[in-house]
Amino acid sequence: MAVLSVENIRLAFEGVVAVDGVSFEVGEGELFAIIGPNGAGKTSIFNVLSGVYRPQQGTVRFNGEDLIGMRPHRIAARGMSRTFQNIELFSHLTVVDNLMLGRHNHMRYGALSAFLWLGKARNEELKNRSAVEDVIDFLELEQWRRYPVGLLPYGVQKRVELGRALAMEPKLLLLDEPVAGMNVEETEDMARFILDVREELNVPMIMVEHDMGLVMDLADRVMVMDFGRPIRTGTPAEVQADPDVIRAYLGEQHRSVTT
Ligand SMILES: Nc1ncnc2c1ncn2[C@@H]1O[C@H](COP(=O)(O)OP(=O)(O)OP(=O)(O)O)[C@@H](O)[C@H]1O
Repeated sequence: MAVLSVENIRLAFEGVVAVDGVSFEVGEGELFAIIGPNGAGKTSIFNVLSGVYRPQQGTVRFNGEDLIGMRPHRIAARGMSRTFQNIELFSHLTVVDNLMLGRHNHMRYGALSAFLWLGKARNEELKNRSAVEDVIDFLELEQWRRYPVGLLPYGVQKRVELGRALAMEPKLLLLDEPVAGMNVEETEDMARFILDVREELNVPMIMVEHDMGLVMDLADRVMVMDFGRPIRTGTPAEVQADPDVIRAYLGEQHRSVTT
């Protein structure tokens, strides 16, 4: 069974059609990429999946459950985690504290409970700390753990954001432009961590990304969007060879490179 199944989504904002006729599935352990020129509707799809926008039409099923109309925090609690195009971390908090915040879905006991049921709350705290330590090891963040995130190099901040999403123990990860603004070395590091997430944690991912090299290297399948509509879904080799894709997207990129 598909982890995520999206059927015929349509989302419009007062006359502007952001997404139309979008259908796709993401399978166990799959890395599915969504590409397309600026304004093609990629972020809007993420906003539909995570419950920020409610589409006028279509269905989204996540592990068999219908998500349309569900609030974002409930969708997150079901295991859909997300990283953002612009880093959304608490810049004055340390790496460890930002990752602990990623555990909030797994926290059942608040301050009062901690006072009344010290044992249970303490066990839970230890479990959360240990999950955060696993993420720190996995993403090689040890040397940065005590620094406020705002002081860290940009590439490390993006890695911490991935870490926060992983701390939630996701069943599906949405990566919104994970290497945007990164230099070559930072991009290579991030690519390696994304592959590790797939291979070692087996977490399925949907990645929106403009870096074509990264998409074609990493993705199992790619959906190409243009003006809110999917024009081709297939393996990287299939979409790269598709004349409509070359015209609509790669042609567009070529123009922007040459102008
Ligand atoms: N909240 C909104 N209100 C009105 N129009 C919106 C809103 N969000 C998105 N749109 C419009 O929907 C279309 C798709 O936008 P979206 O941000 O999803 O594209 P994108 O492919 O993610 O672009 P980019 O690559 O630049 O991030 C655009 O025309 C955009 O202006």
